[in-house]
Amino acid sequence: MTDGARTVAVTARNLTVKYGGVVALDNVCLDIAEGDYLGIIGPNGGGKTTLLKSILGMIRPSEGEIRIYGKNPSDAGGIVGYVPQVASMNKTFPASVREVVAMAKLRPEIMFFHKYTPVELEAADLAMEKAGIFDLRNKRVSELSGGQFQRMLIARAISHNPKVLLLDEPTANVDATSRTDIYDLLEKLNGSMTIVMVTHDMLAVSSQVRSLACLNVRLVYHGESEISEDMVKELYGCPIDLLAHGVPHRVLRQHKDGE
Ligand SMILES: Nc1ncnc2c1ncn2[C@@H]1O[C@H](COP(=O)(O)OP(=O)(O)OP(=O)(O)O)[C@@H](O)[C@H]1O
Repeated sequence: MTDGARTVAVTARNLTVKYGGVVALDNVCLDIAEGDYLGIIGPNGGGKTTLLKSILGMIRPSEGEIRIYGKNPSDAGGIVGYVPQVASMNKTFPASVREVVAMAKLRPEIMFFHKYTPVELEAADLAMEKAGIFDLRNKRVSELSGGQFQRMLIARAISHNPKVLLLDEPTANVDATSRTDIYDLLEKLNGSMTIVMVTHDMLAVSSQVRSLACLNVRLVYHGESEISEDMVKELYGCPIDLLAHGVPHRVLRQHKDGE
């Protein structure tokens, strides 16, 4: 899909998602350009994970639609890679790093009995090399640090060479060094794939992403990653939660003398 001169990787049109009586997303319209590195911020419960799951086709919209390169999410499986929130993962999973990365495309019911083909193992090895964890391939998952675990999840998500990589809080609960490693890795990956990252890490917003979306059930802002003070006023509905924690000041441009 193209929009003028640029190719659009993901489109959300009038996307509304409800869980029973809870409206998680309300009439969201969003175009994510190919090659973008989009940060999604917003208060807890603002619908960030729901948007990722909608792009993945894990959740069906109540109204509106999502398109990935013009396709329905259900037909775009190979195009999208997903790094879920670590909180939703079982870290005591009885497998090696290599097996977890290789099992990316297997159905859950066969993964324990599957004999990996050389092609599958080669793809896993390549993904682990890209993610900088090849040396860890024979370790048990339970032995990994928080940062290593995240890079394993990224390796798993990129093992089929997706065009779009979705990440849900990839630096939650990792130390500062691992966070830097993960951002370096994502910057490299952005050379060949569109990245969409949900984050509460405002440092990432100011230094890593190319553009920013602010979600508080509605899409309150989508544009440059540097938010001006005027925008903050306009964004009141979203950053009010962040403002309460004093965070958006870090996304604001530094004041020059006399300003
Ligand atoms: N499976 C579900 N069933 C019912 N309600 C849900 C479900 N998943 C999410 N919700 C509700 O939908 C809303 C949006 O949740 P979502 O997880 O998308 O927000 P979020 O912005 O990712 O939040 P956080 O920053 O806390 O991870 C919340 O009110 C949440 O309680």
